[in-house]
Amino acid sequence: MTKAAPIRELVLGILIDVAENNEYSHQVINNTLKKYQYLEKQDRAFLTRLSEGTIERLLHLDYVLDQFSKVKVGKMKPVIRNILRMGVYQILFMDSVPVSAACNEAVKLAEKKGFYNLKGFVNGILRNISRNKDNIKYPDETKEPVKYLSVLYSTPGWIINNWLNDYDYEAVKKMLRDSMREREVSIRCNLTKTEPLKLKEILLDNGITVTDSPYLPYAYRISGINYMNDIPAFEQGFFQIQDESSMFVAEVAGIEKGNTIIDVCAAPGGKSLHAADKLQSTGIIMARDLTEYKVSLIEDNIHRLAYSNVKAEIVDALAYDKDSLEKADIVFADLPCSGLGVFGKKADIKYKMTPEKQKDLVKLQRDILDIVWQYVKKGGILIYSTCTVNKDENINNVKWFMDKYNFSLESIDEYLPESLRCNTTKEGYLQFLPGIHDTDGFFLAKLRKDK
Ligand SMILES: C[S@@+](CC[C@H](N)C(=O)[O-])C[C@H]1O[C@@H](n2cnc3c(N)ncnc32)[C@H](O)[C@@H]1O
Repeated sequence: MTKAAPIRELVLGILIDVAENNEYSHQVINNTLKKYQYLEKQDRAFLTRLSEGTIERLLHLDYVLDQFSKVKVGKMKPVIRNILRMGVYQILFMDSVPVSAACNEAVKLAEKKGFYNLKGFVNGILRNISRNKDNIKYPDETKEPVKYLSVLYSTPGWIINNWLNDYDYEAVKKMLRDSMREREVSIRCNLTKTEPLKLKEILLDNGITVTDSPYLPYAYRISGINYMNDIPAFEQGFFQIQDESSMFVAEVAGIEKGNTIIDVCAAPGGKSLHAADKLQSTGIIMARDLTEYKVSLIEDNIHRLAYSNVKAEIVDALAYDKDSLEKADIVFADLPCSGLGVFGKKADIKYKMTPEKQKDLVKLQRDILDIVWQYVKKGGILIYSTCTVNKDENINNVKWFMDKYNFSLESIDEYLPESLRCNTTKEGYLQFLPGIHDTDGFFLAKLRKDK
């Protein structure tokens, strides 16, 4: 298979699954790459870049298309709409693709999909956009700041308004800009199996680009990867993919050898497995999640990383488990959330979330907290965390919790590098903001149960 039409046809399939059928982009892209494992490295890279980029810029692309097409994007046939979206993406954002290739391949694809009569329409719009790409009219930042940010950073206006309630305009702009940058993959060295410098050497020998984490001595950022499972060090369990912000959950918990830890929402296991590493084969971690599938993800990781002290189990965090009453030195409550701190990595999250769903999540988070605080021993620790940035799911939930139960925030400064310490860390919580911190958006709070 060559880079020309067939790869774009695969991308079209991905776009239809994600933009029209509401499937998750990372799953659809991974499944496609798995199915077509024989594709050349550069074809895989092209497929990934074109699909991820088109999804990431969807609102921007639709805004441009609406300016140049009499038929609005919402009224187009799904196949045509998505052929045009990926065509405009190549014209505006992929310098390596000649305009003629972007247009010709789009026309061929429309024909192949049975839209012979729309070849002229597709060709006309794409050629017109390519001729006028320096004259596209964007919203005026001073007069319509939310619309401007929404189009430029392809993010629904309600999310921007929501963030503007919590943060100032420049911070919001930085967060949005950061969501668009190309990202390395953060990894955590499995200290039970190897040492950070050895891991770095192995990865470099494999032709992978490795940089040190600015925050943690056992974390690296890697890039230049084709397919994670092809990396021997990954298969051998020498590292786990995990953002550094999320590594700070196990870091600030103050884990001591022999501890009992209950992770009430654990899949695929990031924080539980990190805690297992810190326990150095002692203690026990009960890594729980809701379904068999989710628990199988934790089990796969336990197996690959070879930790002996993690037990994966199906337990609904909303159902009180009497056997867990005051059993845990530490409870991790890394709860389901809107995920708006990580849409730089999973772009479709921003289109799938709604204000109503977000409100429901705040309720779910409180309902889970209402149950799981009981598992913490007197004097023990509860770490509350989410991968989002809005205050309702984060500090406002912590305040609600402390009003209701006898827990107090406790300083996390001793566990943090100087660059992360601030007023709130002294109090006991930290909001990582993308573009301001060099991480995903993530929130964590350390709460101690009164004796
Ligand atoms: C933010 S993710 C957890 C990520 C995980 N802690 C990690 O570090 O890899 C939230 C998890 O909560 C799980 N979940 C949602 N509702 C739940 C419930 N009622 N009981 C247990 N787990 C639940 C989801 O399946 C999802 O895996």
